[in-house]
Amino acid sequence: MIGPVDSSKVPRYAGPATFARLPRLDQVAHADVAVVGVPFDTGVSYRPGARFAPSAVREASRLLRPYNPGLDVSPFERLQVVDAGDIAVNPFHIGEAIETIEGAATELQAEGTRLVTIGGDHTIALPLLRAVSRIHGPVALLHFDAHLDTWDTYFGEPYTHGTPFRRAVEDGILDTEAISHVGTRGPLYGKKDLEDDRRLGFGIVTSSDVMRRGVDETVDALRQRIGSRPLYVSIDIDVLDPAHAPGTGTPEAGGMTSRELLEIVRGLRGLNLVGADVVEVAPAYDHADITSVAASHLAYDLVSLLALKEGV
Ligand SMILES: N=C(N)NCCCC(=O)O
Ligand SMILES: [Zn+2]
Ligand SMILES: [Zn+2]
Repeated sequence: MIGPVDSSKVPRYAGPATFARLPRLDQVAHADVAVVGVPFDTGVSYRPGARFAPSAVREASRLLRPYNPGLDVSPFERLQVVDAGDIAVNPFHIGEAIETIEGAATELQAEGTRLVTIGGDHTIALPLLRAVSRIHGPVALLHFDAHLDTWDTYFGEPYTHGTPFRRAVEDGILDTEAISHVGTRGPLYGKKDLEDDRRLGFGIVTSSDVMRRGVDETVDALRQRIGSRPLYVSIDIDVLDPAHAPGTGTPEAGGMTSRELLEIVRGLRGLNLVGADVVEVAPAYDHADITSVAASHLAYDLVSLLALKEGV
């Protein structure tokens, strides 16, 4: 097992920034988990900039340490975790980008490697779900987001960051018995947005629900719905309050704290996690790396969940 560069020997601000200072994919014979970047933001409806997230999150991840007390695991000792670099996607053609992402994610997973993807805007969740469902069939989905992302089209376009989960339901790649949004809030276009969303099969735990019920009750309800199904977790960083994630493209007031979100994610231990993404970090609007740090910790906890599930 090749672990991260030892920060007691090489200062953590020195050398290239792979995720958590892990080896690159080409430096190992087999990877159990790969962190991969998708620098793509052509699908956004408001502020652009998520194309710069993979490198910003990697920089912020230099401070991660090898033992995760929140989950009592040293993920890089249990599994071979690597940085698979970025998927090079066409910024001028959303349709082609979606095909490239699905193809690259399928190839990366061919030998059983699990992916934790750093976006990119939320458009990329669709091809990632397509790739993961080729292996596992329809998957349960936990979607952390201020937004529903089940709208139909923007300016007549079906593939945007506001529409991936409607497309995914239409594709039949989600197990609609177990798909939930967590953390939604903010103004909608109309009440019909919620009716359409319900018809697609989604359950909703709003940001206010999380505040009223607390982390433990929230986690219990989510776990019950998911059971032993293969689970994909998609985290739009704007699920956090703008105070905790200012660096994002479509911020909404009234979100969760990073502490609450990290605790909910840790509450997923033992579930059958098969893949995950952290999307919508837009570093140009960030301050003091608040958002990139939160994203790097979330990715670290997602890798840790995979290590708990699959480690030796
Ligand atoms: N997926 C994110 N972050 N945002 C979707 C917002 C779509 C809209 O502008 O209505
Ligand atoms: Zn969002
Ligand atoms: Zn989103």
